Amino acid sequence: MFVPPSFNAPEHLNSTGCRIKYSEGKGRGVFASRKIQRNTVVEISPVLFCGVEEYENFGKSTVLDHYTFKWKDGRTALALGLGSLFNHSTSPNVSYTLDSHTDSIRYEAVRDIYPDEELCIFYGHKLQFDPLDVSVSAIDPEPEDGWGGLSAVGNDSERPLENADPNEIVDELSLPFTMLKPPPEEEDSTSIRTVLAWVVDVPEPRHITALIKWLKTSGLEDPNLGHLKRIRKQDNRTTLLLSVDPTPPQLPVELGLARPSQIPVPSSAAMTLTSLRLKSTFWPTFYAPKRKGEVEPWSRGKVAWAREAMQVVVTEALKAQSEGELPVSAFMPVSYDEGENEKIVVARDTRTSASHPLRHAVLNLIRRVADSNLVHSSSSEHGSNYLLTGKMVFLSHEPCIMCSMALLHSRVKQIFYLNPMNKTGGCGSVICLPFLQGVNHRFEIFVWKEPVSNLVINETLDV
Ligand SMILES: C[S@@+](CC[C@H](N)C(=O)[O-])C[C@H]1O[C@@H](n2cnc3c(N)ncnc32)[C@H](O)[C@@H]1O
Repeated sequence: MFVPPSFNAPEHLNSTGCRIKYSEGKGRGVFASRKIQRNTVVEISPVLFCGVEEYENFGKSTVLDHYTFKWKDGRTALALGLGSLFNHSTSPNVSYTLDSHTDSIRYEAVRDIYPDEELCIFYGHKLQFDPLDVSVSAIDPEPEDGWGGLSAVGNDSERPLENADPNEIVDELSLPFTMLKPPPEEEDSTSIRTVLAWVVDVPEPRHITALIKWLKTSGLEDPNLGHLKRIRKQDNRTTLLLSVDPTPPQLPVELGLARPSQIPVPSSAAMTLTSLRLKSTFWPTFYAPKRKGEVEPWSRGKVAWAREAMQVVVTEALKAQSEGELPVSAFMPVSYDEGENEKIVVARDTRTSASHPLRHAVLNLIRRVADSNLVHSSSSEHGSNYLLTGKMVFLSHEPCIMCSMALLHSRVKQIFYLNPMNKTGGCGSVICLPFLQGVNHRFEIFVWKEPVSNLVINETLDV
């Protein structure tokens, strides 16, 4: 991008503390003119739309392609105001949400931002330019108190080669983490793990379709029930699986159905034929003969993404420590496949500054997700605003038993942690909460094994 040497950005009339300035090597950028508190909406940019065909024919090959956002319906959107000037960072301090109700993009600080700091968003993993990024040490001189010395996650020699294919699958042994193996599959009726689910008898077959449609919009759809068939036909009775919520679902009254009842259903798919037979005596269950504990294939690109995520964790922990907190942090990145309107959320342990013993990083992270969902959506109507369903969370330390339980409640998909907590950890060290019998959700646990300096804290502390 060409930037004249005497580049002077105009002052901008933004009341939330943003101004335009030249950002070395990146062109113009958005900078904080004063301290901006986390969760501040720093900008709302109205957008101009371009239709799919129109953009393909006239927009794509122009400079516009460096500025536009893909809208949910496939159109291309150009953000007005400051929206087109946020530069990219892999550890962004601003997240954005596409708002179809107002045809605008809302930008929000994900952490406190300090005067003169650049405000950056995350563009995604497929960039059209060579990104410059602010390195950890450029923002945070490492504290010289004996434990630090960390400047980057990972061993350079193990990083993907410049021109290596990002889709190439990485051998399991070369991954920067190892997966904790869950206990062996249940093979007798006493060891089947179950959860209580709400079900209802549906005598009229035509009501099934209506109910399934209703379930989709009711907020009760739960991806954690994906291992169970929706309908059970037994002795001329058709029964529909509804939810595992603690409260009974309120069914559409016009269908005149009986009240839902609660029964135990298997908490996971069957991995052997014996297990399938046993589990299906509770409720029809899918057969998924994947070996338990098998790591799904990881591409080079995704491994690089995970390393970046761990880098954010380390950055935040270092920063927390330099500001008098414990060096403990949690990070929920945008997933590698970049779903729509995904949020980036980062949190640290604040029990020192808040003088509150429960302000652990994981709890702060979940609370932050919930607060943000409360503001931006109606999902809270069903009490689901705290959910991290399908998400991956990166942590500086193994979570304590309380935080492991919170993660379990949140329905997180996978966690990655750097430092095991041998005396207090709830995800493998003292106990492994998601592997316990009777819990209503399981998540996968990965322990980071690549050499990274320890973020040392008292090992008897819960984190
Ligand atoms: C949406 S524009 C951002 C505003 C832009 N800097 C300007 O002056 O108009 C995106 C372009 O900014 C530049 N850019 C954004 N983030 C960057 C980064 N981290 N490193 C280098 N260039 C960056 C790239 O040229 C990119 O195509």
